[in-house]
Amino acid sequence: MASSSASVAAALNLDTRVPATIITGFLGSGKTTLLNHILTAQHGKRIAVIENEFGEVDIDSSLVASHSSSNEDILMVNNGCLCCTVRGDLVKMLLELVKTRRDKFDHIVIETTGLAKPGPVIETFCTDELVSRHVKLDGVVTLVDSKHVLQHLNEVKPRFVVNEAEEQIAYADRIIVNKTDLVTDSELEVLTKRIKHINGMAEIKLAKFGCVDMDFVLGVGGYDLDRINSLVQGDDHATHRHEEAHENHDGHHHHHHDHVHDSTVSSVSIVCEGNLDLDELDDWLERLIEEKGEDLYRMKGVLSVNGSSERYVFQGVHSTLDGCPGKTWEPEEKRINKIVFIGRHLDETALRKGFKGCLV
Ligand SMILES: Nc1nc2c(ncn2[C@@H]2O[C@H](COP(=O)(O)OP(=O)(O)OP(=O)(O)O)[C@@H](O)[C@H]2O)c(=O)[nH]1
Repeated sequence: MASSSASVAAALNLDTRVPATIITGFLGSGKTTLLNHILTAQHGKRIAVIENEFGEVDIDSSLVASHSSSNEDILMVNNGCLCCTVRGDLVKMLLELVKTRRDKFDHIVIETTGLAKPGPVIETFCTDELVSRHVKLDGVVTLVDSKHVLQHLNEVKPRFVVNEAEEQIAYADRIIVNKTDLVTDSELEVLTKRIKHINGMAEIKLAKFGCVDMDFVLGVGGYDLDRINSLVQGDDHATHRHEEAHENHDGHHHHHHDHVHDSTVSSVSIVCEGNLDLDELDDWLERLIEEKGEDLYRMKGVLSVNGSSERYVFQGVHSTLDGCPGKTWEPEEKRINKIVFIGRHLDETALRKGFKGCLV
C-alpha cells in the first residue's frame, strides 16, 4: 500500500518527503514555549520532535509532553548538542524516524539548544544524500528574546569565535521577536531594524509567549525553489529601499544602514533591471562560492537570463546551490533581477560590481 502510493506520487512527480522545521534561538528566548504551542495547536499535523539539550536532566521534554494533547505522536530523541556532537547523530535520528515510524507523523520539528549554531544542522539536510531523499528542510524559525538579544548581538567576540545570536538570526526563514511584553515600542523598533540588517530575507513577527499563527512556522517552504519567487517579491519594499539608499550614496563609502551597530553578519540585496549572461553568471557564482562559501550563509535569487523566457530561481546555503527555471516572464513585463545574500564580512561593493559584470 505504502509503496503503491509512493509510486503514484513518483509518477505524478509529487514530493513525498517529510518536511522538517528547525527551531533555534538563544537560551531562554522561548523555543520550548513555541514548541508547546505547536504541539497543542489545532493544525491537523502530527509532529515528531527531535529535542536536544545540554546536561543530563531533560527538563524540556517533560515540559513538552505534559502540555501535549496526544503524547503518542511525539517522539523524543535526545542526544547532546546537535551542532557539537557530529551531524552523524542527527542523520541517524532522522533516518530512524523516517524508516521506523514514517506513518506516524507529518512533520518533524527539531529544537536546537540555545547555543547551537544552525549552520551545520541546516547543511545536513542539503548534503546528506539519504536524509535529503526522505526529509526536506521546510524552514528555520528563530526565536528572539526582545529583552536580551541586543546585549548578545553587541557582545564583542574574540577573532574566529562566532556570535551565536547573530548566526541564529542570519540563518532564519522566519523570526519571532518574542517577549514583546518586556520592552517598549521604541526598543522594538530599534531591534527590528537591527534584525533586518542581519537578515533581509526572513519574515519577522512580534509575539508574546511564542504565540503566532501556525502557518508562520510550519509549511514555510524556505528552501523550496517554487516559493522563492514570491518570497523574494515579498521583500520587495525592503530591497527597493535598500537599493535606493545605496544609489544615493554611490561613490561614497558611507554606511547607509541605521548607524547603531557594526555587525559582522549582514544582508546585501540587489534589485536591478536587465538580462544576465548565463556563462558570466555561472562563473561569478562559482567563484563567489569558492572564495566566500564559508561566509555565505544564505542566498536566494530570481534572475532574468538573457535569451530565456523563464525566470531563473536559485537558493543556496554556503557552497550548496540549487537552481531551476521559474515562472515565465510576461512579454511586457519589466525583467527585474532580485538577489539577496546573507553572510559574514560581505563586501557589498564587490557583490554589486560582480553582479553588474554579469549583465549583458
Ligand atoms: N514575559 C515573557 N516570558 C516569556 C515569553 N515567552 C516565554 N517566556 C518565559 O521565558 C522562559 C524561557 O522560555 P523557554 O520557552 O523555556 O525558552 P527556551 O528558548 O526553550 O529556553 P532554553 O531551553 O533554556 O534555551 C519561560 O519561563 C517562559 O515562560 C514572553 O513572551 N514573555
